[in-house]
Parts: sequence; structure tokens; C-alpha cells
Amino acid sequence: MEEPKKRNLPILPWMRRPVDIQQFEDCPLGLVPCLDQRLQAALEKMTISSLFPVQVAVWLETIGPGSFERDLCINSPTGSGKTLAYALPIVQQLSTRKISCLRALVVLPTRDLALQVKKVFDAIAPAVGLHVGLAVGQSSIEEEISTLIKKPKLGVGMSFDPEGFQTELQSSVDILVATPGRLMDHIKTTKGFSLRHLCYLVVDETDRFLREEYQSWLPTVLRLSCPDQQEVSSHTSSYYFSTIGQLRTLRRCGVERGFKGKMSPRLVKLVLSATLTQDPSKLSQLALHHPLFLTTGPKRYKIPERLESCTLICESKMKPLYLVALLQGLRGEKCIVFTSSMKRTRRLTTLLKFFGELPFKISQFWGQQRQSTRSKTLDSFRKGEIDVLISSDAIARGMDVEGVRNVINYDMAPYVKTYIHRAGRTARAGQSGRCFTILRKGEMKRFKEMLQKAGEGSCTAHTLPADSVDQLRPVYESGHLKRLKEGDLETSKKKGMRAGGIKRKKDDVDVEGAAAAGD
Ligand SMILES: Nc1ncnc2c1ncn2[C@@H]1O[C@H](COP(=O)(O)OP(=O)(O)OP(=O)(O)O)[C@@H](O)[C@H]1O
Repeated sequence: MEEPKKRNLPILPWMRRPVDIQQFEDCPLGLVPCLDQRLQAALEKMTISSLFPVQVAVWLETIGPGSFERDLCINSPTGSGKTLAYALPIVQQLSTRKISCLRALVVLPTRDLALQVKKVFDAIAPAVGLHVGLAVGQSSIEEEISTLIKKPKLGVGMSFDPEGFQTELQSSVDILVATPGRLMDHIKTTKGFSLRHLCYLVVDETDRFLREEYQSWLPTVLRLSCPDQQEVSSHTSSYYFSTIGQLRTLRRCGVERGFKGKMSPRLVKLVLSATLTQDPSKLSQLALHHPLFLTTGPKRYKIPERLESCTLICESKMKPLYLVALLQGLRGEKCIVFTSSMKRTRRLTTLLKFFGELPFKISQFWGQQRQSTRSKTLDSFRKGEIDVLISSDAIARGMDVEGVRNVINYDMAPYVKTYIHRAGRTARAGQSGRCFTILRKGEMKRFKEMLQKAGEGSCTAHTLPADSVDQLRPVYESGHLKRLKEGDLETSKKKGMRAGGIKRKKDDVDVEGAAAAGD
């Protein structure tokens, strides 16, 4: 797949002189200025003894002298601890709140990521009496509403009628972690769900969001979280915020926002990614207020310090054999193998199963599996019951699984951003890791160019033990491919019959693909 042609975009003035996160060092918890003792204890319970550089940098711009005065755009490598970088200051800041209402909204592109981020908030927020909610699809909306909205206490014989109680309904949660679709469902239909008290908006994996199909939630949230602007229609809001909104300065004040007679502090936004877009038109959708750019080093992208990039060259048809030989050599170390689509993920998993007894346990993960299946698979992978996870790009962004030692690109990443996010599933939190890419000879040049863009100057050519591939060859050539082809044929015949001869929908490239293409 060809990388889309680069447009020469002007660099926004505020992006030209960023804060370099590299100038910060790990900071022991005892030395973090103003850190609430209860939060320190909660962090220690998580076995965290010091803050990482990006967490220190963000802390200083929020709780420290920066005092949340500016919106923050944070570009920091995969696994560098961005989640806690925003969760900790928000929780500390809300710890003094008097009334429970929805004050912080964290939006993530996938359910799996939302679940993961909620766990981080759950580990610290209860320590200061805050409640965290979750709004994601593929779960019962009624159950979700019952966790998000407090029902009023009723007298004997009275029944609950949400219409009648609309103005009195209160949020049960102070912080909400959500995916855009379910968030919009609540905005449109849940009685008592209100964004008018919102103080903090976090857009994690920002560049995934600033794509067309995700755009509608953002203007809606911006409009509804600004109480005096609720009448601005969504049609006019993007113009409004890109012009008047940026010139207007709502003064921050230390009072609870949204209550009668008090000034409303503006909504503070934190946007983050390991591959933050620099495209002015995309960033303008966020209506950033006096933004401050925090980035790591002088280059646009940075991959983790202790990540080693390796290549393995072979002919296309030999890829399965090289993969099996490579996995055998890794001796059960936790690995994620990335393919280019859901279909290829299923196919490769089936193919590996034809090899019979292999010295590692495999499973598969792709975007359109049921949520319960995906969560179960991730859980088993985390627990070490699975050694090798074959996956589409559904897992490429943000997913944090401890102990992943290797990432293998069975299919080369189509874009530099995809490479960075896939590779970033290993070498997290200062650990070491390797990212292997299986390539055809002709792909080498393009791969090296991509590595350079990713800020990685070198890669190691990995060699397999001389006979490891040859040993697999006879059994593979005699039967596996043939059986897989027959299996494929059978499945498509059945599907064809079920669909009444209607052509099947094109098997898609899973979520990451198109997202990584732009800017
Ligand atoms: N201060 C810390 N000390 C030790 N471990 C930490 C600390 N902060 C975060 N971690 C751990 O580092 C890992 C990576 O953190 P996190 O998922 O927030 O990274 P990220 O920067 O968001 O990565 P990505 O860009 O891939 O989403 C997690 O396992 C987290 O528990």
C-alpha cells in the first residue's frame, strides 16, 4: 500500500517552540510537588514509586505553576505513561469538589481502550472519594444508565418517572470514560445526562478521532459543555469555535462551575497521542485554548528507547514457515503478530493450527469479534494462558499488556504511524522489546524509509537457525496450504449459500489503517 502523498502543511506557531519532555527525569513520588497523600498511597499500591518524565511535565503544567491555564497537546512515545499523565492531575484537581456531577470526560476510540483507561482511574479516583463511570457500546444501556445517573429518593407509593425528574436527576459519576458512539447515545437519550459542569475533556489517541467519521461527537461535546453556548447549533459551532471561541478568554476561577451567579471556568482540554497530528485543519476542530505543545525530542516521532527493530526477509509464500520458525526460536515469549486485515488474521490462525503441536499457545483478536470474546482473549493473554496473539490492527493502539516481549509484523505496516503503534505494544514503561518485520526483498527500501520517518535509524537483520525453516517445509508443502485452501473454499461456499448468492462485503482492514494514513 502506497503511503499517501504528503501535503506541505504549515506548522502552527504554538507547535514551533514546544516543551521538550526529554528535559524531565523520573521523579520519586515523595518529591512530586503538592501530590495528595491519598493519591501517593494509591500509586504506591499500584507499585508505582516515581512519575515518568511525561507525567512530571504534565503535572507541572496542571497542578504545578501551569495550573491548567492552557490546553495541552501531548506527543509522547508509546508506553511512556500518558494515561496516568492526565488521570493523576485531573483526579487531584477534582478531589476537592463538593457536589458530585460529571466534571471530566475521557474519550477513547475503542471499547478495549476505554476499559483499560477506566481501570487506571479506578485505581486512584476512589482514594479521594471520586466515582468513575464507563460508557461503551455492546453493553446494556439501561444498566449503564443506572450506574451513571442517581435516581431520586421516592416516597412510599411514588414511581420513578424520568420525564418528571429531568431537572433533579444527578450524575453518579465525577469522571466518565467513554467511546464516541455510546457517549452520543447518552447525550441524545439519557435523562439527566449533562455535560454542562464539564471541566476537563481528554481526547486520547487524538489522531484517530480527527477523522471524518468520528467528527460529530466533538462539536456536540464542545457545545454542550459550554453552558452559555448551548444554543449554538452544531452546524455553526465549528465556525464559531474556530474564530470567536479562540479569541474569547473565559477566566478561570476557583469556584465550582455552572452554579448560579458564579463565573464558569473554561473547559480544559488535554489531547494526546504517540503520533499527534500537526495538521492545522484537524487540530482546529478541537478549538484549543492557548495550546501548549509538549513533545519528546526534536523529531516528529519517537519510538521507545529500548525497542529494537529487526527484519526477516523471505519469499511471500514462505512467510508462514518463517513465522513458525521465528516463534519457535522465541520459545514461548509473549508475542503479538500483526496482519493487515481481519480475514488474514483468521486465516493465519487457522494455518498455524494445521501445524499441529507447536510449543506455544495461540489465539486471535480482531475488531468485529464480540466484546466478551475480545475481553476474554485479552484476559488470557494478560494472564499468560496465551503466548502468541494473532491480531489485526484492532489492538495496535494503546493496548497495554504487560510482558509482551516481541511484536511481529507478519504483514508490513502500511504507514509509519501504524508501525509506531504496533511496535509500541512492546518495550513499554522502560522495558526492552523487539519488533520483527517479515519482508519480501522488494519491500526493504520502503521499510527502511518508513523506519527513518519513525525516528529509527537502524534495524537488525534477524537470522533463523539454518535448518529451522527446512524442517517445517515438507509437512507444510504436503498438506497445510492445500487444507487451508480447501477450508477457505468450503467456508465461502457456505457463506455464499447463506447470503443467497449475494456477494460478501469486502473484508476490511481493521480500524487502524485509514486512521494512520493522514497527516
Ligand atoms: N510512573 C510509572 N511507574 C511505573 N509504571 C508506570 C508508570 N506510569 C505508567 N506506568 C505503566 O506504563 C505502562 C504504559 O503506560 P500507558 O498505557 O499509559 O502508556 P501510553 O503512553 O499511553 O502508551 P500508548 O501510546 O501505547 O497508549 C502501563 O503498564 C503503566 O501501568
